[in-house]
Amino acid sequence: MTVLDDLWRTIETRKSADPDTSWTAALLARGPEKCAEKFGEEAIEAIIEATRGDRDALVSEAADALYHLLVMLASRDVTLDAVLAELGRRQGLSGLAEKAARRNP
Ligand SMILES: N=c1c2ncn([C@@H]3O[C@H](COP(=O)(O)OP(=O)(O)OP(=O)(O)O)[C@@H](O)[C@H]3O)c2ncn1[C@@H]1O[C@H](COP(=O)(O)O)[C@@H](O)[C@H]1O
Repeated sequence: MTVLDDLWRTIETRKSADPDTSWTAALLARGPEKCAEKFGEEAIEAIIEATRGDRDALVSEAADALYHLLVMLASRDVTLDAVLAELGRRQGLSGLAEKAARRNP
């Protein structure tokens, strides 16, 4: 089990958790729009650190952004598996494109 899978499972359990005892449950209870807004804020903070070039700050902000991306997906009942399947499909497409390019340079 990867860290991301583990985090996803935790977030899913928070859909039915008490918002008073869980930050994730409290955020989910505020609705998909709030979850999307938080992801936007964290993504921008990661962009700022990437621009500044502070490696440790970027690692921290990237972790915040990934967590809030998963919460946003959960808020709309889109699973991590669905996103990974889409990435896998694109890898397949990219392989096909490379093969086609080799055949028709
Ligand atoms: N990875 C995270 C994680 N990253 C960031 N955060 C929280 O995200 C919040 C973001 O901070 P901000 O300052 O932007 O938010 P805020 O100002 O408090 O809130 P707003 O007023 O802006 O809405 C912080 O309170 C962090 O604790 C996270 N909270 C939880 N997790 C993971 O989720 C799991 C479950 O957490 P709980 O649901 O809290 O049990 C944890 O074990 C962690 O693995």
